[in-house]
Amino acid sequence: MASNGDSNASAKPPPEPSPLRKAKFFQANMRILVTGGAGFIGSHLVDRLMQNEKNEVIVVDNYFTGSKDNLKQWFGHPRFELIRHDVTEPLLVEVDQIYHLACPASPIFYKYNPVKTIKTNVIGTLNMLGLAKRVGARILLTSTSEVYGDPLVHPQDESYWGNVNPIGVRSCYDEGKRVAETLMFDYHRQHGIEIRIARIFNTYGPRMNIDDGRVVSNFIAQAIRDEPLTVQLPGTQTRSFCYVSDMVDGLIRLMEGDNTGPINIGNPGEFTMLELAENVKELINPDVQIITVENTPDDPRQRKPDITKAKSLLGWEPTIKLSDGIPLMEDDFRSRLGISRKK
Ligand SMILES: NC(=O)c1ccc[n+]([C@@H]2O[C@H](COP(=O)([O-])OP(=O)(O)OC[C@H]3O[C@@H](n4cnc5c(N)ncnc54)[C@H](O)[C@@H]3O)[C@@H](O)[C@H]2O)c1
Ligand SMILES: O=c1ccn([C@@H]2O[C@H](COP(=O)(O)OP(=O)(O)O[C@H]3OC[C@@H](O)[C@H](O)[C@H]3O)[C@@H](O)[C@H]2O)c(=O)[nH]1
Repeated sequence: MASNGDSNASAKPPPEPSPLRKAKFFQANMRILVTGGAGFIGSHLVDRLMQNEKNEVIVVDNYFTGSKDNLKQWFGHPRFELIRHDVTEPLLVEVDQIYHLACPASPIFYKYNPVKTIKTNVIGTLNMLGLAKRVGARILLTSTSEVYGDPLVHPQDESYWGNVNPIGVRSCYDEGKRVAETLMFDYHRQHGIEIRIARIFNTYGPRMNIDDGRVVSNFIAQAIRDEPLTVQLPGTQTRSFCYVSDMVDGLIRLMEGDNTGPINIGNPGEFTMLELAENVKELINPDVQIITVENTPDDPRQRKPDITKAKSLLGWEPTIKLSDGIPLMEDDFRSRLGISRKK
Protein backbone atom coordinates (compact mmCIF):
# COMPACT_ATOMS: atom_id res chain seq x y z
CA MET A 1 0.00 0.00 0.00
CA ALA A 2 1.32 3.43 -0.87
CA SER A 3 1.70 5.69 2.14
CA ASN A 4 2.80 9.29 1.84
CA GLY A 5 2.51 9.97 5.57
CA ASP A 6 5.50 7.93 6.69
CA SER A 7 7.86 5.78 4.69
CA ASN A 8 8.23 3.44 7.73
CA ALA A 9 4.63 2.25 7.54
CA SER A 10 4.42 -1.26 8.98
CA ALA A 11 4.41 -4.32 6.74
CA LYS A 12 1.97 -5.96 9.14
CA PRO A 13 -1.02 -7.28 7.17
CA PRO A 14 -4.46 -5.93 8.05
CA PRO A 15 -6.91 -8.21 9.87
CA GLU A 16 -8.77 -10.69 7.66
CA PRO A 17 -12.15 -9.49 6.36
CA SER A 18 -15.27 -11.57 7.01
CA PRO A 19 -15.08 -15.19 5.68
CA LEU A 20 -18.17 -14.41 3.60
CA ARG A 21 -15.93 -12.35 1.31
CA LYS A 22 -14.30 -15.60 0.17
CA ALA A 23 -17.48 -17.68 0.07
CA LYS A 24 -17.86 -19.51 -3.21
CA PHE A 25 -21.61 -19.31 -3.73
CA PHE A 26 -22.58 -16.27 -1.69
CA GLN A 27 -21.66 -12.87 -3.04
CA ALA A 28 -21.97 -10.57 -0.04
CA ASN A 29 -22.71 -6.93 -0.56
CA MET A 30 -20.14 -4.35 0.46
CA ARG A 31 -21.39 -3.08 3.83
CA ILE A 32 -20.41 0.53 4.33
CA LEU A 33 -20.66 2.63 7.49
CA VAL A 34 -20.95 6.41 7.08
CA THR A 35 -20.54 8.33 10.35
CA GLY A 36 -22.02 11.82 10.13
CA GLY A 37 -24.08 10.58 7.18
CA ALA A 38 -27.04 12.85 8.03
CA GLY A 39 -24.88 15.92 7.47
CA PHE A 40 -24.15 17.94 4.36
CA ILE A 41 -21.31 16.01 2.68
CA GLY A 42 -22.30 12.71 4.35
CA SER A 43 -25.81 12.66 2.89
CA HIS A 44 -24.51 13.34 -0.64
CA LEU A 45 -21.98 10.55 -0.15
CA VAL A 46 -24.77 8.20 0.95
CA ASP A 47 -26.78 9.08 -2.18
CA ARG A 48 -23.81 8.16 -4.35
CA LEU A 49 -23.02 4.94 -2.47
CA MET A 50 -26.67 3.84 -2.60
CA GLN A 51 -26.62 4.11 -6.41
CA ASN A 52 -24.46 0.98 -6.45
CA GLU A 53 -26.75 -1.92 -5.75
CA LYS A 54 -23.86 -3.97 -4.37
CA ASN A 55 -23.61 -1.53 -1.44
CA GLU A 56 -25.43 -1.70 1.89
CA VAL A 57 -25.16 1.60 3.75
CA ILE A 58 -25.39 2.10 7.50
CA VAL A 59 -25.46 5.71 8.74
CA VAL A 60 -24.74 6.70 12.31
CA ASP A 61 -25.35 10.28 13.41
CA ASN A 62 -26.25 12.17 16.60
CA TYR A 63 -28.07 14.90 14.57
CA PHE A 64 -26.07 17.73 16.16
CA THR A 65 -25.69 19.53 12.83
CA GLY A 66 -27.23 16.92 10.53
CA SER A 67 -30.84 16.05 9.86
CA LYS A 68 -32.85 12.93 9.06
CA ASP A 69 -34.47 15.02 6.35
CA ASN A 70 -31.24 14.77 4.31
CA LEU A 71 -31.72 11.00 4.11
CA LYS A 72 -35.51 10.68 3.85
CA GLN A 73 -35.22 9.42 0.26
CA TRP A 74 -33.69 6.21 1.64
CA PHE A 75 -36.05 5.45 4.56
CA GLY A 76 -37.43 1.94 4.18
CA HIS A 77 -34.90 0.93 1.53
CA PRO A 78 -33.71 -2.65 2.17
CA ARG A 79 -30.02 -1.70 1.69
CA PHE A 80 -30.17 1.30 4.05
CA GLU A 81 -30.08 1.63 7.87
CA LEU A 82 -29.99 4.75 10.04
CA ILE A 83 -28.84 4.61 13.67
CA ARG A 84 -28.97 7.48 16.18
CA HIS A 85 -25.56 7.14 17.77
CA ASP A 86 -22.81 9.37 19.11
CA VAL A 87 -19.36 8.29 17.91
CA THR A 88 -17.85 9.21 21.28
CA GLU A 89 -19.47 5.93 22.41
CA PRO A 90 -18.25 2.56 21.08
CA LEU A 91 -20.18 1.01 18.21
CA LEU A 92 -20.54 -2.66 17.35
CA VAL A 93 -21.47 -3.33 13.72
CA GLU A 94 -20.04 -5.61 11.03
CA VAL A 95 -18.84 -3.55 8.08
CA ASP A 96 -16.26 -3.64 5.28
CA GLN A 97 -15.63 0.08 4.89
CA ILE A 98 -15.99 3.11 7.19
CA TYR A 99 -16.31 6.67 5.93
CA HIS A 100 -15.71 8.60 9.15
CA LEU A 101 -17.20 12.09 8.74
CA ALA A 102 -18.89 12.65 12.12
CA CYS A 103 -17.82 16.06 13.43
CA PRO A 104 -19.41 19.51 13.32
CA ALA A 105 -17.69 21.41 10.51
CA SER A 106 -18.96 24.96 10.64
CA PRO A 107 -16.88 27.17 12.95
CA ILE A 108 -19.94 28.49 14.83
CA PHE A 109 -21.03 24.92 15.59
CA TYR A 110 -17.63 23.46 16.43
CA LYS A 111 -16.88 26.39 18.75
CA TYR A 112 -20.31 26.08 20.44
CA ASN A 113 -19.17 23.10 22.56
CA PRO A 114 -15.41 22.85 22.03
CA VAL A 115 -14.92 20.05 24.57
CA LYS A 116 -17.48 17.94 22.72
CA THR A 117 -15.82 18.80 19.39
CA ILE A 118 -12.42 17.57 20.53
CA LYS A 119 -13.97 14.47 22.10
CA THR A 120 -15.69 13.75 18.79
CA ASN A 121 -12.41 14.09 16.93
CA VAL A 122 -10.27 12.12 19.37
CA ILE A 123 -12.53 9.59 21.14
CA GLY A 124 -14.83 9.31 18.11
CA THR A 125 -11.91 8.52 15.80
CA LEU A 126 -10.43 6.08 18.34
CA ASN A 127 -13.77 4.26 18.52
CA MET A 128 -14.03 4.03 14.73
CA LEU A 129 -10.44 2.79 14.47
CA GLY A 130 -11.19 0.20 17.16
CA LEU A 131 -14.17 -0.93 15.10
CA ALA A 132 -12.03 -1.06 11.91
CA LYS A 133 -9.47 -3.15 13.77
CA ARG A 134 -12.02 -5.60 15.13
CA VAL A 135 -13.79 -6.25 11.82
CA GLY A 136 -10.88 -5.67 9.39
CA ALA A 137 -12.59 -2.71 7.70
CA ARG A 138 -10.88 -0.02 5.65
CA ILE A 139 -11.43 3.43 7.19
CA LEU A 140 -11.40 6.87 5.59
CA LEU A 141 -11.13 10.02 7.73
CA THR A 142 -12.42 13.35 6.45
CA SER A 143 -9.69 15.60 7.75
CA THR A 144 -9.47 19.24 6.78
CA SER A 145 -7.44 22.03 5.27
CA GLU A 146 -7.62 23.48 8.79
CA VAL A 147 -4.72 21.19 9.75
CA TYR A 148 -2.59 23.77 7.86
CA GLY A 149 -3.89 26.49 10.23
CA ASP A 150 -3.06 30.00 9.06
CA PRO A 151 -0.69 28.70 6.38
CA LEU A 152 2.71 30.24 5.73
CA VAL A 153 3.05 28.18 2.54
CA HIS A 154 0.78 28.92 -0.42
CA PRO A 155 -0.81 26.95 -2.03
CA GLN A 156 -0.78 24.17 0.57
CA ASP A 157 0.55 20.77 -0.36
CA GLU A 158 0.38 17.68 1.83
CA SER A 159 4.01 17.91 2.97
CA TYR A 160 3.34 21.21 4.78
CA TRP A 161 3.07 20.67 8.58
CA GLY A 162 0.96 23.74 9.18
CA ASN A 163 0.83 26.80 11.39
CA VAL A 164 -1.77 26.06 14.04
CA ASN A 165 -2.53 27.78 17.35
CA PRO A 166 -2.75 24.94 19.91
CA ILE A 167 -4.73 26.97 22.46
CA GLY A 168 -7.04 29.08 20.31
CA VAL A 169 -10.80 28.96 19.86
CA ARG A 170 -10.44 26.93 16.63
CA SER A 171 -8.05 24.39 18.19
CA CYS A 172 -10.81 21.97 19.27
CA TYR A 173 -11.39 21.44 15.55
CA ASP A 174 -8.01 21.87 13.85
CA GLU A 175 -5.88 20.28 16.57
CA GLY A 176 -8.64 17.68 16.99
CA LYS A 177 -8.33 16.73 13.31
CA ARG A 178 -4.53 16.69 13.59
CA VAL A 179 -4.78 14.17 16.46
CA ALA A 180 -7.33 12.19 14.45
CA GLU A 181 -4.77 11.96 11.60
CA THR A 182 -2.11 10.86 14.10
CA LEU A 183 -4.39 8.12 15.43
CA MET A 184 -5.09 6.92 11.89
CA PHE A 185 -1.37 6.53 11.15
CA ASP A 186 -0.64 4.95 14.54
CA TYR A 187 -3.32 2.30 13.99
CA HIS A 188 -2.00 1.78 10.47
CA ARG A 189 1.60 1.28 11.62
CA GLN A 190 0.85 -0.60 14.84
CA HIS A 191 -2.13 -2.74 13.80
CA GLY A 192 -1.98 -2.79 10.00
CA ILE A 193 -5.36 -1.08 9.61
CA GLU A 194 -6.11 0.06 6.05
CA ILE A 195 -6.47 3.83 6.28
CA ARG A 196 -7.33 6.70 3.94
CA ILE A 197 -7.08 10.39 4.88
CA ALA A 198 -8.72 13.15 2.84
CA ARG A 199 -7.85 16.75 3.63
CA ILE A 200 -11.02 18.47 2.52
CA PHE A 201 -10.98 22.14 1.50
CA ASN A 202 -14.09 24.37 1.82
CA THR A 203 -17.00 22.53 0.24
CA TYR A 204 -20.43 23.94 -0.61
CA GLY A 205 -23.65 22.86 -2.24
CA PRO A 206 -27.33 22.00 -1.79
CA ARG A 207 -28.49 20.72 1.62
CA MET A 208 -26.12 22.90 3.64
CA ASN A 209 -28.01 24.09 6.71
CA ILE A 210 -29.56 27.49 5.92
CA ASP A 211 -28.18 28.68 9.27
CA ASP A 212 -24.95 26.70 8.97
CA GLY A 213 -22.92 29.90 9.41
CA ARG A 214 -20.30 29.12 6.77
CA VAL A 215 -19.64 31.78 4.21
CA VAL A 216 -21.24 30.41 1.02
CA SER A 217 -24.48 29.41 2.74
CA ASN A 218 -24.58 32.73 4.62
CA PHE A 219 -24.13 34.83 1.47
CA ILE A 220 -26.65 32.84 -0.58
CA ALA A 221 -29.31 32.95 2.16
CA GLN A 222 -28.67 36.67 2.69
CA ALA A 223 -28.90 37.45 -1.05
CA ILE A 224 -32.18 35.54 -1.38
CA ARG A 225 -33.65 37.26 1.69
CA ASP A 226 -32.54 40.73 0.50
CA GLU A 227 -30.30 41.09 3.56
CA PRO A 228 -26.79 42.63 3.36
CA LEU A 229 -23.95 40.17 2.66
CA THR A 230 -21.75 40.14 5.78
CA VAL A 231 -18.09 40.12 4.73
CA GLN A 232 -15.92 39.57 7.80
CA LEU A 233 -12.91 41.88 7.96
CA PRO A 234 -10.55 42.36 6.27
CA GLY A 235 -12.37 40.72 3.31
CA THR A 236 -9.04 40.02 1.57
CA GLN A 237 -8.76 36.59 3.22
CA THR A 238 -9.08 33.82 0.65
CA ARG A 239 -10.74 30.42 0.35
CA SER A 240 -11.08 27.89 -2.48
CA PHE A 241 -14.53 26.36 -2.88
CA CYS A 242 -15.32 22.83 -4.05
CA TYR A 243 -18.79 21.75 -5.19
CA VAL A 244 -20.11 18.81 -3.19
CA SER A 245 -20.54 16.33 -6.08
CA ASP A 246 -16.85 16.78 -6.98
CA MET A 247 -15.96 16.21 -3.31
CA VAL A 248 -17.95 12.99 -3.08
CA ASP A 249 -16.28 11.71 -6.25
CA GLY A 250 -12.84 12.43 -4.75
CA LEU A 251 -13.67 10.70 -1.46
CA ILE A 252 -14.87 7.53 -3.20
CA ARG A 253 -11.79 7.45 -5.44
CA LEU A 254 -9.57 7.78 -2.38
CA MET A 255 -11.39 5.00 -0.53
CA GLU A 256 -11.21 2.66 -3.56
CA GLY A 257 -7.60 3.47 -4.45
CA ASP A 258 -4.30 2.20 -3.02
CA ASN A 259 -2.96 5.35 -1.38
CA THR A 260 -3.34 6.09 2.33
CA GLY A 261 -3.06 9.85 1.85
CA PRO A 262 -3.23 12.37 3.33
CA ILE A 263 -4.47 13.80 0.05
CA ASN A 264 -5.87 17.29 -0.47
CA ILE A 265 -9.31 17.26 -2.05
CA GLY A 266 -10.53 20.69 -3.04
CA ASN A 267 -10.96 23.15 -5.88
CA PRO A 268 -7.89 25.37 -6.44
CA GLY A 269 -10.00 28.31 -7.70
CA GLU A 270 -9.15 30.94 -5.05
CA PHE A 271 -11.34 33.93 -4.09
CA THR A 272 -11.19 36.70 -1.51
CA MET A 273 -14.34 36.94 0.60
CA LEU A 274 -15.08 40.29 -1.06
CA GLU A 275 -14.84 38.62 -4.48
CA LEU A 276 -17.14 35.84 -3.30
CA ALA A 277 -19.68 38.42 -2.11
CA GLU A 278 -19.47 40.23 -5.49
CA ASN A 279 -20.03 36.91 -7.30
CA VAL A 280 -23.07 36.03 -5.20
CA LYS A 281 -24.46 39.56 -5.64
CA GLU A 282 -24.05 39.41 -9.41
CA LEU A 283 -25.51 35.90 -9.77
CA ILE A 284 -28.38 36.11 -7.27
CA ASN A 285 -29.35 39.66 -6.34
CA PRO A 286 -27.63 42.66 -8.02
CA ASP A 287 -29.48 45.06 -5.66
CA VAL A 288 -28.17 43.54 -2.44
CA GLN A 289 -25.80 45.50 -0.20
CA ILE A 290 -22.34 44.24 0.85
CA ILE A 291 -21.23 45.27 4.35
CA THR A 292 -18.16 44.51 6.45
CA VAL A 293 -18.42 43.09 9.98
CA GLU A 294 -15.98 42.06 12.73
CA ASN A 295 -14.08 38.80 12.26
CA THR A 296 -13.37 36.05 14.81
CA PRO A 297 -9.89 35.11 16.20
CA ASP A 298 -7.37 33.07 14.21
CA ASP A 299 -9.24 33.24 10.91
CA PRO A 300 -6.82 31.81 8.29
CA ARG A 301 -5.73 34.55 5.88
CA GLN A 302 -5.27 32.39 2.79
CA ARG A 303 -6.18 28.90 1.67
CA LYS A 304 -5.76 27.10 -1.63
CA PRO A 305 -5.10 23.41 -2.21
CA ASP A 306 -2.24 22.03 -4.25
CA ILE A 307 -4.04 19.05 -5.84
CA THR A 308 -1.10 17.55 -7.73
CA LYS A 309 -1.39 14.35 -5.64
CA ALA A 310 -5.15 14.00 -6.14
CA LYS A 311 -4.62 14.38 -9.89
CA SER A 312 -1.78 11.92 -10.19
CA LEU A 313 -2.76 9.33 -7.56
CA LEU A 314 -6.56 9.39 -7.85
CA GLY A 315 -7.04 10.71 -11.38
CA TRP A 316 -9.31 13.31 -9.75
CA GLU A 317 -9.86 16.99 -10.32
CA PRO A 318 -12.89 19.20 -9.75
CA THR A 319 -15.24 19.83 -12.66
CA ILE A 320 -17.67 22.46 -11.33
CA LYS A 321 -16.54 26.06 -11.06
CA LEU A 322 -17.96 28.47 -8.47
CA SER A 323 -20.08 30.42 -10.96
CA ASP A 324 -21.83 27.17 -11.95
CA GLY A 325 -22.15 25.82 -8.41
CA ILE A 326 -23.73 28.91 -6.82
CA PRO A 327 -26.91 28.79 -9.00
CA LEU A 328 -27.35 25.07 -8.21
CA MET A 329 -27.21 25.90 -4.51
CA GLU A 330 -29.50 28.91 -5.00
CA ASP A 331 -32.27 26.65 -6.39
CA ASP A 332 -32.10 24.43 -3.31
CA PHE A 333 -32.04 27.38 -0.88
CA ARG A 334 -34.96 29.11 -2.63
CA SER A 335 -37.11 25.99 -2.45
CA ARG A 336 -36.31 25.47 1.26
CA LEU A 337 -36.83 29.17 2.08
CA GLY A 338 -39.97 29.35 -0.05
CA ILE A 339 -38.72 32.46 -1.91
CA SER A 340 -38.91 32.33 -5.70
CA ARG A 341 -36.81 34.35 -8.14
CA LYS A 342 -37.89 37.95 -8.78
CA LYS A 343 -39.58 38.31 -12.20
N1 LIG B 1 -17.76 21.05 4.32
C1 LIG B 1 -16.50 21.42 4.40
O1 LIG B 1 -16.12 22.47 3.84
C2 LIG B 1 -15.48 20.58 5.10
C3 LIG B 1 -14.14 20.97 5.00
C4 LIG B 1 -13.17 20.22 5.63
C5 LIG B 1 -13.53 19.06 6.31
N2 LIG B 1 -14.84 18.71 6.39
C6 LIG B 1 -15.17 17.51 7.16
O2 LIG B 1 -16.15 16.74 6.48
C7 LIG B 1 -17.04 16.16 7.44
C8 LIG B 1 -18.48 16.51 7.09
O3 LIG B 1 -18.62 17.92 7.06
P1 LIG B 1 -20.01 18.61 6.67
O4 LIG B 1 -19.66 19.89 5.98
O5 LIG B 1 -20.88 17.63 5.99
O6 LIG B 1 -20.57 18.98 8.10
P2 LIG B 1 -21.97 18.72 8.79
O7 LIG B 1 -21.94 19.45 10.08
O8 LIG B 1 -23.09 19.00 7.84
O9 LIG B 1 -21.95 17.14 9.05
C9 LIG B 1 -21.38 16.53 10.17
C10 LIG B 1 -22.30 15.42 10.64
O10 LIG B 1 -21.70 14.76 11.77
C11 LIG B 1 -22.69 14.60 12.78
N3 LIG B 1 -22.01 14.53 14.09
C12 LIG B 1 -21.33 15.51 14.71
N4 LIG B 1 -20.82 15.07 15.88
C13 LIG B 1 -21.18 13.76 15.97
C14 LIG B 1 -20.97 12.76 16.95
N5 LIG B 1 -20.27 13.01 18.07
N6 LIG B 1 -21.50 11.53 16.74
C15 LIG B 1 -22.23 11.27 15.62
N7 LIG B 1 -22.46 12.18 14.66
C16 LIG B 1 -21.95 13.41 14.84
C17 LIG B 1 -23.60 15.81 12.63
O11 LIG B 1 -24.86 15.66 13.24
C18 LIG B 1 -23.67 15.93 11.11
O12 LIG B 1 -24.69 15.14 10.57
C19 LIG B 1 -16.58 16.64 8.80
O13 LIG B 1 -15.74 15.65 9.37
C20 LIG B 1 -15.77 17.88 8.49
O14 LIG B 1 -14.78 18.11 9.46
C21 LIG B 1 -15.83 19.45 5.81
O1 LIG C 1 -20.85 35.49 6.99
C1 LIG C 1 -19.64 35.23 6.84
C2 LIG C 1 -19.05 34.00 7.26
C3 LIG C 1 -17.70 33.82 7.05
N1 LIG C 1 -16.94 34.78 6.44
C4 LIG C 1 -15.50 34.55 6.16
O2 LIG C 1 -15.44 33.51 5.23
C5 LIG C 1 -14.26 32.74 5.39
C6 LIG C 1 -14.65 31.28 5.45
O3 LIG C 1 -15.35 31.05 6.65
P1 LIG C 1 -16.21 29.72 6.90
O4 LIG C 1 -16.89 29.91 8.21
O5 LIG C 1 -17.06 29.43 5.72
O6 LIG C 1 -15.17 28.52 6.96
P2 LIG C 1 -13.60 28.43 7.29
O7 LIG C 1 -12.89 28.37 6.00
O8 LIG C 1 -13.16 29.47 8.25
O9 LIG C 1 -13.56 27.05 8.03
C7 LIG C 1 -13.96 25.87 7.37
O10 LIG C 1 -12.80 25.34 6.83
C8 LIG C 1 -12.79 24.03 6.34
C9 LIG C 1 -13.59 23.05 7.13
O11 LIG C 1 -12.81 22.19 7.90
C10 LIG C 1 -14.73 23.59 7.88
O12 LIG C 1 -15.87 23.50 7.07
C11 LIG C 1 -14.60 24.96 8.39
O13 LIG C 1 -13.82 24.90 9.54
C12 LIG C 1 -13.60 33.27 6.66
O14 LIG C 1 -12.55 34.11 6.30
C13 LIG C 1 -14.68 34.07 7.35
O15 LIG C 1 -14.15 35.17 8.05
C14 LIG C 1 -17.52 35.96 6.03
O16 LIG C 1 -16.84 36.84 5.46
N2 LIG C 1 -18.85 36.16 6.24
